[in-house]
Amino acid sequence: MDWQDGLGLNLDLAENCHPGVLQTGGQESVGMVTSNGKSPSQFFVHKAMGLVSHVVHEEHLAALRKGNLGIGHTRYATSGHSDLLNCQPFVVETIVGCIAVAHNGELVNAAKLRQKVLRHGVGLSTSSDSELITQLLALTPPEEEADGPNWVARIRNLMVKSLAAYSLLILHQDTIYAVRDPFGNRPLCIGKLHATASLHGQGVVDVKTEGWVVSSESCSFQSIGARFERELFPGEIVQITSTGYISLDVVPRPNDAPPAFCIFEYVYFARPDTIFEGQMVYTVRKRCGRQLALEWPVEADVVSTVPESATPAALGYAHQAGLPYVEVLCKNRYVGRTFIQPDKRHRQLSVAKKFGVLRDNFAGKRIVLVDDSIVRGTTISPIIRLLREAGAQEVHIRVASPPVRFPCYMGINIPTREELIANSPEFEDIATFLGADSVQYLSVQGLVQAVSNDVGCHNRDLGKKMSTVMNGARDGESMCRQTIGGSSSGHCTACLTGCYPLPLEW
Ligand SMILES: O=P(O)(O)OC[C@H]1O[C@H](OP(=O)(O)OP(=O)(O)O)[C@H](O)[C@@H]1O
Ligand SMILES: NC(=O)CC[C@H](N)C(=O)O
Ligand code: SF4
Ligand SMILES: [Mg+2]
Repeated sequence: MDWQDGLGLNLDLAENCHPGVLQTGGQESVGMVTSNGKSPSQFFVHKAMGLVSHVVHEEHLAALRKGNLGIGHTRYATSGHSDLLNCQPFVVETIVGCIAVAHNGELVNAAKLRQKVLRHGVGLSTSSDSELITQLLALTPPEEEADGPNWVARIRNLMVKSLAAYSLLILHQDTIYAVRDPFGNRPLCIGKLHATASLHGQGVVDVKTEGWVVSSESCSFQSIGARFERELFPGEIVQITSTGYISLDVVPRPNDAPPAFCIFEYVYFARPDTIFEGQMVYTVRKRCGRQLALEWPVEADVVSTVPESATPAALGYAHQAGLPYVEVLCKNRYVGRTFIQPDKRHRQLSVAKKFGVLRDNFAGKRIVLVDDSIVRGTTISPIIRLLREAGAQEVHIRVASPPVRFPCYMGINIPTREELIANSPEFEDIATFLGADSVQYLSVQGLVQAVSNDVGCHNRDLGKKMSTVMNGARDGESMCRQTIGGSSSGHCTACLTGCYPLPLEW
């Protein structure tokens, strides 16, 4: 076993217990559970509030190392308070032994399901939808025989009761199940952990360091000596043991509905070096910036970014517009992401601490300032003030995604319409309200086009892979159409358009 201390993780697991490197998706709490793989298995658990590097220490890792497989989670609260009680993974004892569950996403029918579960006499101790998932997995399905758990039936039972939104890891004894919801709303991918010698091409291959990892984002693999294998298909259930992984089933969507991968993962959430649908997030963001420049050109001297996640879009804008790209803001690297902070006060404080100005780069100049999104307006408004006070001649805001007008119920914390600046009366004249010379947004069509550019080829490859994975048991081509959609419209754009991929039951 070889832990890498102080690294973040989000739905990361490894047969050899390497935590991953993702802290971009959740900053509030950390949890890790490992198992010694025996029957009945012993679980080792560490949970704490805060960043991985602050709350996971050598003594915790030493205890977790007693297990040889494990799952982990960094939380961004979408359902239930940001406190230790709701921290994941959830661990419960069931008729088939202990299980641990890590969940990324939010159940669209959580309130109704909660009532159903309570009516069955199952007690819930938290307000988290992830606990609800754990309890549903603990229920014995009718198909199950006395001689052992039927995990496909258990997981299918959950998937039929709730179609979105979740990527899950379930730990039971010596096995981990990875599950992606039928709409593929949240991401999940598999990587292979290579022996150190095979990675660097020298020395003796130590097979003990080999294994399998699963993560929300492929970018975490490289840092732990793993290589990207593939994404899970929407609706897929994968079983991982020390000998490898197999695809157990793919649960279809009702009524031939298209998949609905969150388009906001491309816009803001994911790390730029992650691969989704066969394309690097960085490249997609750059394409969004180019498209933005085509849609909204402006007379200016320099183009710049609101660091961090807008930088590829700003570069794309600058290339397309033929303008120099310069840095105008200096980001304090010790302040984390603002948008995913749990409340308004935390968000405002982080923006105040986060940015300084590089006035020599822009004093007396007309700036095009690109941000990837404006949601509540917490970030952009003080920045415009800073730039003006430091001598910018003009500040033109260009946003590499459309206005966010509708709440998200699938895992991103955009809870009320009132909070969204695009719904405020001031939006009519947003430039004056923010103190900018102009503010323009990328169109929905422009964003979908930029995101879908390379997805067609990827889907054709996926069709072939799918045939192989399903062992020819079903026709790969038609399964592919059902699972990933025949067209490029496989993305959720609900927070931008109000068209939700499935009915909301609240
Ligand atoms: O309009 P708002 O409600 O402020 O939300 C939008 C801003 O929040 C995000 O940045 P964040 O600081 O979270 O992360 P980043 O450093 O990765 O850009 C996003 O990139 C925008 O800058
Ligand atoms: N993405 C997440 O980490 C959130 C999962 C779950 N809905 C929660 O609030 O805990
Ligand atoms: S509503 Fe927006 S943030 Fe939520 S899943 Fe859909 S695209 Fe993503
Ligand atoms: Mg930002």
